[in-house]
Amino acid sequence: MMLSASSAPVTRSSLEEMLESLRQRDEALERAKDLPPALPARPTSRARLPSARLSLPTDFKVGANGRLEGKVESILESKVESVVLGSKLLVSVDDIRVEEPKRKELECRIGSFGSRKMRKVMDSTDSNPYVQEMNQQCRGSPIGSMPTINEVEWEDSIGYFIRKKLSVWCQLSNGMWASGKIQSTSGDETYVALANGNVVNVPPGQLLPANPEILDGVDDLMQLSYLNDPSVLHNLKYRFTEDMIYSKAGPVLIAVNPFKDVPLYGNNAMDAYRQKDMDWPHVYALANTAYEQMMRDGKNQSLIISGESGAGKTETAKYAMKYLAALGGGGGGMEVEMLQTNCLLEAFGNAKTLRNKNSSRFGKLIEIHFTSLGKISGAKIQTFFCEQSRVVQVGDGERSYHVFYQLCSGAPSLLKEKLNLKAATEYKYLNQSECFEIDGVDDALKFQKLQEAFDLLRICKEDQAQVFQILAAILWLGNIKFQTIDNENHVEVLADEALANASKLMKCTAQGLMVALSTHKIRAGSDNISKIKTLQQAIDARDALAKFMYGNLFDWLMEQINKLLDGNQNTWGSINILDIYGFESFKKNSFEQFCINYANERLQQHFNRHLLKLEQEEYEEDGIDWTKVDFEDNQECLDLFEKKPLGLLSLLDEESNFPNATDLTLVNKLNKHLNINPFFKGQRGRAFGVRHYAGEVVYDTNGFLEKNRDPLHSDFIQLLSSSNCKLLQSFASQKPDQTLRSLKSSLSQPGSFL
Ligand SMILES: Nc1ncnc2c1ncn2[C@@H]1O[C@H](COP(=O)(O)OP(=O)(O)OP(=O)(O)O)[C@@H](O)[C@H]1O
Repeated sequence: MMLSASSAPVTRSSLEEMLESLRQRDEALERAKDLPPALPARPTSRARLPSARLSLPTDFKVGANGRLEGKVESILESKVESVVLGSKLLVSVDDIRVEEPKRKELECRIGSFGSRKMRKVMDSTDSNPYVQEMNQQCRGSPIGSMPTINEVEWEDSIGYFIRKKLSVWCQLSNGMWASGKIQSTSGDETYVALANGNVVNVPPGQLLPANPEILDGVDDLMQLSYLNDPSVLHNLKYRFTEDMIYSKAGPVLIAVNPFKDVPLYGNNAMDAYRQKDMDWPHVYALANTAYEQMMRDGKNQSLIISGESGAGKTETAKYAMKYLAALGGGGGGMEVEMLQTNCLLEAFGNAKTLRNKNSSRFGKLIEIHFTSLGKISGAKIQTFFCEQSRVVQVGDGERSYHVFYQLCSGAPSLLKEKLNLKAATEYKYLNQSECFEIDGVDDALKFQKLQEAFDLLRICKEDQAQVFQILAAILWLGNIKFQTIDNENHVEVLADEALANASKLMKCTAQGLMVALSTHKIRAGSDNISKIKTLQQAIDARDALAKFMYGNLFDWLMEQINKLLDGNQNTWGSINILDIYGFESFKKNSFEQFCINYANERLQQHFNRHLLKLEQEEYEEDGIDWTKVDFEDNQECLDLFEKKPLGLLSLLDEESNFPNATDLTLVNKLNKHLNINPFFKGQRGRAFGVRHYAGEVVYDTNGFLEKNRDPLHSDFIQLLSSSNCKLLQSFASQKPDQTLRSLKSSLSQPGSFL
């Protein structure tokens, strides 16, 4: 968080630079063609044939029952970068087992059919290499006689499906999709026989073509003839039930979170992908392609991982890192240190939320550097705003950052004594949610691992001691109480154990801390006048100090890690992995969601423009005929955020500069200037809505101005400067740049992102 209302100088990250170069490329293309990019239809040439199927890993067999909620995550890999999108999927898992005949059947099915487009340009099976090859592949297949391409009639319109009584998807009154067969029609009525035997009357507008069964389980969604929502979800579910959690959608990799161990990882699988014995969709395959392209073309690569909270982004990023560490290992042991950073990052940056017991509360970009021989020469980790509000406020059923609980339960008695440490239940910042433990997680053991990681990352004992002191100081700060001294709610600090311990651990005087917490100085002409705070002001100030200390501690740790991983300057190329928070929409959405969703809106635009253009280029290169389909551009929504002077960000900044402005005056201003914008939706009270690409989100402006200004009074800066703790002193002398505000300003700088 920033210290003052003025903009911090924003250093351009490599992510920004990378995305800017993409943007420039996109713009150049746009200028040249001035045409909207088109979604390609299914390919018509052999050039797009799926590669030959290879066998599954020998250890591939799983069995499970039950019903669970899975998450879908997708990764786009391209020459220069990759994108991941996410969505949620309800899947029910019945019998999951991959048997030999089934496997063969799947192998034959994959790639066996092209598209309706294909049918239009092909008259004879004999002259079609695609079909010839598939027929050859499927000869002797256990599924028996598969229809050939000219036995299957393809047609776009649902009318045709109704006439021919084909299989369809129908949307039921509860919104769910069910598959069935057209049974009969009468006037506008269409009767569909569902798989469960029921017959339902569905209006034609709620029917969509279903793919032939033969396409069930294709590993690339682009091989489906009909790419509608239920068909895509059905295919993902079909694969998921076989424990094939990865699928492709052209150059995008989709991962469905299995929420259990699946035998898809480990050294055998790594070797198989490395030696090209396997080409089933997998994050290893994606990482392998990135590595090979970097080595072959000398171009830096990026994997952009995205998905909603709990989708499996961080796990996916870790698998990609592990694979790359295995490929580029042996260059001096840097890969071991790189992997160890995860332990530290998770302790300080992850927390239990209602959706994920190990949720990353920050975004990160990991750059892995390689020598010209393909060995890892170093790495760099950039983090994007750590959710500091969690340090002082935790929702029901959630926890603060793991490290606090690890320290409280795992610190050896000598350290506990030194820090006057009590159990987690004794600290207000931790006990407000009454959630202290996570099933299956041993915090004390994690503390030992944390200490080992500190040692391995060569953070000296003296620095480690300061880190633990600051953590304990934050906990004690939260226990500081105030008592009112007049009927205007003015306060003084209660001189109790909490004040004594906090000041001792912060290495400043108790008196100094008391004064900084209960008073603030105002400039009146050339004089400074000291004013006593009200209860709310004092609580806000105490919490701001705790957040500031934690935010700076997190940034300092990143600095130490980066110093260590810097390695030598012998970097030839790099692979970047972006693990960024996904689109968020809760019951109550605040400034944090506003920034996160804005970042995702930006990523979505990049995805739309870059991916579709890239595919189009590839089709052009292959000489493939395709049908142009307009895609939904989210530029207008981005304009709502970015337009100057009347966009959401400009108006927010303008209002933040008025000392008497309130969240209500902010929302009035937004309503006044943006009400006619179709992407803005005025709401009652202090809320406003935005029509994002992923849906409408209503934001509560409560706290918007305060968070956007993010002030830390000069009294605290003085207090920290006077501290005998070197780390705290250093925090006072620098402004953090990993803040919401810096994220916001870096995204909104012209050309700085995408
Ligand atoms: N490939 C996988 N295999 C097995 N379990 C997985 C896999 N991916 C994710 N999970 C499970 O799902 C949980 C959540 O995954 P993860 O923390 O990666 O989600 P995320 O998308 O990064 O969430 P957040 O945005 O909240 O940080 C993991 O703790 C793990 O239990």
